[in-house]
Amino acid sequence: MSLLQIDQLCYQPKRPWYKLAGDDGFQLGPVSFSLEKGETISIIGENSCGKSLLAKLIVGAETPTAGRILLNGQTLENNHKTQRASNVRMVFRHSAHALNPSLSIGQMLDEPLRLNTALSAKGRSEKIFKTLKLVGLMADHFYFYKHMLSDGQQQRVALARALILDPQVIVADEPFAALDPSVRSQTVNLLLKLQKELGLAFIFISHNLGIVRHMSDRTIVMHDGQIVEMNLTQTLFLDPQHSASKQLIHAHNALLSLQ
Ligand SMILES: Nc1ncnc2c1ncn2[C@@H]1O[C@H](COP(=O)(O)OP(=O)(O)OP(=O)(O)O)[C@@H](O)[C@H]1O
Repeated sequence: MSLLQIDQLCYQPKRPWYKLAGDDGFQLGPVSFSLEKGETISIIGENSCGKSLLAKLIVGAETPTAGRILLNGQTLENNHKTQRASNVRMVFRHSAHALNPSLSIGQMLDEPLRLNTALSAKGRSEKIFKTLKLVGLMADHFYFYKHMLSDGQQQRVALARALILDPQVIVADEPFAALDPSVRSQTVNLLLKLQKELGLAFIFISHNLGIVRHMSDRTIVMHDGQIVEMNLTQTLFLDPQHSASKQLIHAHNALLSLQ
């Protein structure tokens, strides 16, 4: 049984009143794939092909019009927010920017624990200190505020927020886009280390095909709301089949040859 199974997932945005009849606009799906424990799947594709929308459907931030998502064989219902919030967590493109500047890091990490667990105040503090250590921060950072941290440390806090409920799946939408190259490679290595230690599975969305190739076991190519190719990452990069995959990978190779 797969850890996560995406089964015929579809999303059709509601048509605004001013759109003409017959103009169906963007539609996502049907999309199906499965993710195994400890696996990393990357999703690549041109702008506006539906990658972020698919991520939002998987974490429950949007409701699909059809299809289902199963975690360990159990359907994730949209009305069971707690179950999904704990097991499938998201790191956004600008997660670090979204950290609340008026809360200390400890208060920020306490929030998901208060909302989703029955832990006592002492139990929550212990969990926060453990998670800070896990992402390479110090116990003292509990008392820090966002403005006292570097970009890389802020990204670690965003990661700690995603990890604090012991999820099985992390969905990361361009988590490195806002980071400079040295912080980016530190964060990539941290994610790989955490995956090994915790057996986490990742769904990773990125335009950075170098990182995709480095991090992922399998890669999905999306085009116009559909999955057009899915393969082992190394196979896909060596021998892309669909025209959309060829375009992305040839552009990546051309960029590499210039460096
Ligand atoms: N919540 C939503 N409701 C309706 N339509 C949406 C929603 N989110 C995204 N869309 C539409 O879905 C399409 C795909 O957008 P999405 O953000 O998923 O693309 P993307 O592949 O992540 O692009 P990029 O790489 O540029 O971030 C766009 O036409 C967008 O307007």
